[in-house]
Amino acid sequence: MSDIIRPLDAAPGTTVLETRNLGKVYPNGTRALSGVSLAVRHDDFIVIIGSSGAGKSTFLRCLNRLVTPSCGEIRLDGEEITRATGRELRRVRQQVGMIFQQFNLVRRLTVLENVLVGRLRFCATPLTYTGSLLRYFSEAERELAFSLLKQVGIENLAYQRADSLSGGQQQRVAIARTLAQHPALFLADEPIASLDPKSSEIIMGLLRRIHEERGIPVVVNLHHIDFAKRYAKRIIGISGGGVVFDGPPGELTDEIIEGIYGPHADEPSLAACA
Ligand SMILES: Nc1ncnc2c1ncn2[C@@H]1O[C@H](COP(=O)(O)OP(=O)(O)OP(=O)(O)O)[C@@H](O)[C@H]1O
Repeated sequence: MSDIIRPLDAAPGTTVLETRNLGKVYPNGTRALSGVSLAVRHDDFIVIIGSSGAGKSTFLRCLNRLVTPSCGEIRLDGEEITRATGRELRRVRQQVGMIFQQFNLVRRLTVLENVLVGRLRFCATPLTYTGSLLRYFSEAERELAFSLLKQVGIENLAYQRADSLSGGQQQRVAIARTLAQHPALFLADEPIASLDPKSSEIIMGLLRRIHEERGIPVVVNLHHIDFAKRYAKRIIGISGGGVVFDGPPGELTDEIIEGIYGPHADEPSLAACA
């Protein structure tokens, strides 16, 4: 493991992030979340399951404030971040890293430059030059980016353009970029939804390894129950914008799964935040 990135000092059971009565009503009146109270602990590897429209993405996006909740509270390391703005919001986004189904890389940049994008928050020089990004970073930072690429197994692709890579390779770049920002919490929104089975195993294995080796708590949204059962330490079932299951994979019975994915379970309501 790199000397530059160290796991947090927190004890395993410590709460990293907590939501209290979290609710989200979108401007069109769709209530996507209601009354979600959860604690993410330092030793958590959580997989959130639920059918389409259940509120999984909205919940994850509230945690790093890509979505602003309509009501309730979010605390990161004990500090309220529910309505953080400006510098405080940038700090939240640095501490709560996230990868997405569509990878969100800068397509025309190289793999190495994409990883260094994760370091931009730490870069003292304002970006004014449109040439190679490499010149903005110290030797130590470039070495860090290389070591992260090595850890995700694609250091040989460092100088290729991001858009020349397969989906699975692009997701590995996204993971390395997120690690470069030193997150205290790692979120993944449907990270394997666009990938073939083999790449999906690689990505889920990597996330689990990052959790084990770096001590970073991970929260993943997934549609695949089999992956959830195999990789999660804790599964959260969301239905209709609320938590309907929270427990270890061994407690996720067929009956509970049916309740989470039931025929009418996820119909969103049009209502005010209550
Ligand atoms: N920007 C938005 N504006 C209005 N409604 C939205 C918006 N984003 C999501 N919704 C609605 O909020 C509800 C929850 O959506 P969300 O994307 O959080 O669910 P999900 O469980 O992640 O679904 P999926 O697995 O399909 O991504 C859905 O009814 C969705 O249509």
